[in-house]
Amino acid sequence: MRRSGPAMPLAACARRGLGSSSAAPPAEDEGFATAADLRFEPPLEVVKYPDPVLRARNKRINTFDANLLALADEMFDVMYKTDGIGLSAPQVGVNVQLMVFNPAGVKGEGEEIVLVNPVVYKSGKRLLVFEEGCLSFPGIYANVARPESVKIEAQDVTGTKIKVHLSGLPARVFQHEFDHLLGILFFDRMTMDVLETVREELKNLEKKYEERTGLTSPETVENYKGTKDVFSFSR
Ligand SMILES: CSCC[C@H](NC=O)C(=O)N[C@@H](C)C(=O)N[C@@H](CO)C(=O)O
Ligand SMILES: [Fe+2]
Repeated sequence: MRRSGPAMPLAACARRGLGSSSAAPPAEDEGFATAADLRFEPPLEVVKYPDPVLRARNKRINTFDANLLALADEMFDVMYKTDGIGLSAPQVGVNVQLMVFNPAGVKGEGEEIVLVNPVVYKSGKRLLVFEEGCLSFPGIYANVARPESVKIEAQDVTGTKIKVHLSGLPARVFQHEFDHLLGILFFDRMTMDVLETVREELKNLEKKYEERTGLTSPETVENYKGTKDVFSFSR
C-alpha cells in the first residue's frame, strides 16, 4: 500500500465536522437530493465497474443532518477497510455530491476531509502523471495525467461554505473523486497507450459483472478507441 508523505496543508475548516450549519431546507424541485436519495444501509460496499451507478447523475445536497454525517463516517470506514485514500458517494451506491478522503489512508493519521457539492474554480496549468488505482477497479493501476493543483469551493458536512487550495497527493485524490461525482472514471482519462495496458483487466470486470448479475454489461472497452467525451480540466 502506497502512502502519502508528511501531513498536507489542508484548510482546517474543511476538516470533518467543523464549522456551523448554513443548511437550507430541502428543495426537491431544484434537483437536490431527497431523503430517499441519501438513504443508505450499513455495511456499505464498494460498487465495481461497470455498474451503471458509477455513471449515474449525482444530486447536489442541501440537507446537512445526522444522516449525512453518518454516511460520511460509513464511507471513511469502507475506505480504510479497502485500503483507499478517497471515496465518493456513488462508489457506495449513493448518487449524491459527497466525497471523503484522507491521503494518509490510515484511521488516526493525516486529515479526514469531507466535501459536499464541490466545484473546481481554478486548475493549475502544470500536469503531472501519476499511477492511480480505483477502489471500483480492484487491482488495476495505470498512469493518469492531472493538474498538479486545484482551487475548489465546497461545503463541509455541516453545510458551511469553504474554499480549499490543494496540491500534490491531496489534489490528485480530490480530482479522482471529483471525477466520480461527474460520472467520469479513471480509465476515461488514460491515453490510448495506457488504456491498452489495462484493457483486458477491464474486460474481465465486465465479464464478472455479467456473470454476477445475469445482465449485459452496460458499457464495454472492447472497441473503445479513445473518443470518449470527458470534461476538460479547467472549466
Ligand atoms: C490516487 S487517487 C485514488 C483514489 C481512490 N479512491 C477511490 O476509488 C483510491 O483510494 N484508490 C486506492 C486503490 C488507492 O489509491 N490506495 C492507495 C493506498 O493503499 C494505494 O497506494 O494503492
Ligand atoms: Fe475511484
